[in-house]
Amino acid sequence: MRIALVGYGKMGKEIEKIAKERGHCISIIIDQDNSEDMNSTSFKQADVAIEFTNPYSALNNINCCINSGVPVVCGSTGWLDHLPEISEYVKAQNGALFYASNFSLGVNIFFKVNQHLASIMSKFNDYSVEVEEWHHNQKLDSPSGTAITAAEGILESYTNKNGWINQSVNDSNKLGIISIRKGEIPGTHTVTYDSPVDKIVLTHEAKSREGFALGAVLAAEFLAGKTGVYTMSDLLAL
Ligand SMILES: NC(=O)C1=CN([C@@H]2O[C@H](COP(=O)(O)OP(=O)(O)OC[C@H]3O[C@@H](n4cnc5c(N)ncnc54)[C@H](OP(=O)(O)O)[C@@H]3O)[C@@H](O)[C@H]2O)C=CC1
Ligand SMILES: O=C(O)C1=N[C@H](C(=O)O)C[C@H](O)C1
Repeated sequence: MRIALVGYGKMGKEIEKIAKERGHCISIIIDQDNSEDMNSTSFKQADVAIEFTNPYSALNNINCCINSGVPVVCGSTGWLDHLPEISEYVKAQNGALFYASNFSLGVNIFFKVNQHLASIMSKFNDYSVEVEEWHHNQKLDSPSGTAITAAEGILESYTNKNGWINQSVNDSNKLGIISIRKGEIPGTHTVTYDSPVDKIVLTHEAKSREGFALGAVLAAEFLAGKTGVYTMSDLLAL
């Protein structure tokens, strides 16, 4: 497949490595300083684009891909409030979008276990629940997209809570998410249920960015040639 990389930072470089190992060709690289090349013939000839930039550029980049007729896998976080409107646009244009707050297989297993655990724990009032995420200190958005997805999975069962808040809270009608930025941490997410007598902890710890990058390339292989809007539940039979 001819893959266009949009964003050539930490993730773009890791994706390039995995895509080449899987026999794909990186036909064009778009970074901050050549974003006008998304109108070029070379970009339009790509089978799929993989977009990992930042919360502020992602939406415009998805639009450019759709307008150029290129299916797009988007891993950027911090823009998902706009998913309903962009999904409508993608469908109206007969385009293709694959998005996920986290592309790693392990995190998507963690999401499933998290939902199931929350459905049990919500019946026991002695336990408080909190989400915590740890990332490298260059990360622009807080809380992480993964922590928001995990929180949404918990809130499905905690009907007495009416949303999440990005701070630690006690006995609140909000679910607290704590964000810690430190060093080079690739991404660690923890859900803790705490009672006066014990604690139950569910953690996913990424050891590198390899799992995210492999998932993004698998999503690109899945998306090429399709139209519509997809996410990890369409790719993984969990
Ligand atoms: N869904 C998932 O599984 C994962 C998602 N992410 C998310 O992916 C995003 C990128 O992460 P990461 O690679 O670590 O970030 P980096 O900051 O390392 O890389 C982002 C790259 O995008 C470039 N860029 C900025 N604006 C544009 C633009 N308009 N067009 C094209 N390129 C642009 C930046 O250039 P410059 O440096 O010049 O600004 C930089 O090279 C983040 O939102 C992060 O949260 C990260 C890991 C996994
Ligand atoms: O910015 C990162 O690095 C990561 N971002 C994603 C998120 O916001 O959840 C996924 C992963 O945790 C790494």
